[in-house]
Amino acid sequence: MSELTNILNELDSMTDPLINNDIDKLIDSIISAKRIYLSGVGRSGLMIKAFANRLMQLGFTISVVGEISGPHTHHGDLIIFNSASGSSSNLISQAKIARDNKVKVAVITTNETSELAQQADLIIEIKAQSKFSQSTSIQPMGSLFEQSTLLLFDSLSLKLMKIMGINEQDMLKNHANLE
Ligand SMILES: O=C([C@H](O)CO)[C@H](O)[C@H](O)COP(=O)(O)O
Repeated sequence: MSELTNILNELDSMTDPLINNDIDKLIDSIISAKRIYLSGVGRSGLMIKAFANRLMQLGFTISVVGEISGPHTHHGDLIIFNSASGSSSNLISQAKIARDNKVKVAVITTNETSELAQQADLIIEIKAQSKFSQSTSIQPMGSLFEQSTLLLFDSLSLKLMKIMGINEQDMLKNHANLE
């Protein structure tokens, strides 16, 4: 079998993260948030940036943490972290600051007991390895987590489209025209 087939088989055998009690809470939190902050570093950060793009096209007010245009957080905001290990130090600091400012904290991670997860109001667990945990995947480090979270974000986007009655044409109107 090819490497791609092996990866697709590995993804196929993943536990569906949408079958998780906190998914409905995450969707409600997204819909009711005044502003949604998205945060992650490295490849995990790239995946959550892809979600930021879709949330913007769905009409939400979003900020990617670290971008120069990012404003101060407020009560009523939501921050979503994407971190396989839950131990990236910048993210832990951001989560503590967010909590102090009464921002709701959502964490997507493989490690529900990590320091980052301990700051969370809601946790979405992805049953995969991080770069620091024992290797259980055919792929290196956090690849399986990163792929799974991109699929999770696209699934959430589909769910939000249905719930909010938004179609692809509506989203296309919000698509960047200065690319
Ligand atoms: O870039 C990464 C690495 O190549 C793992 O596959 C990670 O996404 C980055 O190091 C962030 O780590 P986590 O916060 O544990 O996701």
